[in-house]
Amino acid sequence: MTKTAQDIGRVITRYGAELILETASGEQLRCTTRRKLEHVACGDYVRWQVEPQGNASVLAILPRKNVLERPDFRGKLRAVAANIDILLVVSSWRPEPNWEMLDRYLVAAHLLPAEVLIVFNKADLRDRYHHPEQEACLREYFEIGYPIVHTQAVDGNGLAEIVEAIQGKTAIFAGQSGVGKSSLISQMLPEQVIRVGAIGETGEGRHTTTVSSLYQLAGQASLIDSPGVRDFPLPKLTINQLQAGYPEFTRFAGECRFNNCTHQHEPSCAIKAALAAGELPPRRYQRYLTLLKSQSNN
Ligand SMILES: Nc1nc2c(ncn2[C@@H]2O[C@H](COP(=O)(O)OP(=O)(O)OP(=O)(O)O)[C@@H](O)[C@H]2O)c(=O)[nH]1
Ligand SMILES: [Zn+2]
Repeated sequence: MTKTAQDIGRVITRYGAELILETASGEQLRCTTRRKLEHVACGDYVRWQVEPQGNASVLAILPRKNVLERPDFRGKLRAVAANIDILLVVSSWRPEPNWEMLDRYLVAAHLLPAEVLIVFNKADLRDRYHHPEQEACLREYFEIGYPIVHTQAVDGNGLAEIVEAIQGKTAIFAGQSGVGKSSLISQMLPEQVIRVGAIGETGEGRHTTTVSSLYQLAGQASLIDSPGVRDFPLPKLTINQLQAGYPEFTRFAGECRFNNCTHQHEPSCAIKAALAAGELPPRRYQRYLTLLKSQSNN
């Protein structure tokens, strides 16, 4: 390649102003960004070139299919990853499932838009820690039609189902800290995790993911490990955006008296009627109300 030739690469990870790219030929390359590209994210496709000084630099971000964002500690939206086909929302039996957070991830997935797979990890702890209320919450997602897999990262149980679901796609693992996202990825890609760990230079242990990183699964899929979170707040959404995250409502679309019905206390609400008739999952609806209220407060 000549010094000015430009090429396309994909961002594997980012440390401040420095990026690791995967080039079109599959090599990993350390790259700098120009200041105006500060929003470049893991999963972005970029145009890059070798500068006359010999260093590689990113020139432009190619148009994105979508970008998953979340607010930082100041409330400013930050890109977690870009160009996502499927969101793997990971929960576990310990730490306890956070159903409200799972619902918020599902709303985010519908907005991206991206497919969803609900992953319940630490299946080995289910008998010890589950209780009927939690099983009922989980069953509601199944009844709505969300795909769910139960995994055990320690012995690889259930991983084949994830691999099948993500064939040919870019998948992102998201969820609470400590549910086992990195462990699942290590099981799927033992060699690569060790190699990327060596590139990290952050001095952090492998089990505290601080930046999003992309891994290739034998050329069949791309996996993104994103930092675990204590919470996943949603930005301010319109009522339509919020309700789009509740596919169980769509069968009643247009049946409420008011077409902007929030399904709270409006008269002749088809959702409330369906709930009273036992045709909708009540726990999801209660959490929908909580989310709606939190939206009006922010
Ligand atoms: N019992 C059991 N423990 C598991 C399983 N998978 C992961 N763990 C343990 O759970 C802990 C957290 O795992 P991680 O893979 O670091 O979790 P993470 O979701 O990547 O956490 P962050 O990097 O903070 O987001 C570790 O001690 C793992 O050994 C599992 O299937 N069963
Ligand atoms: Zn309604």
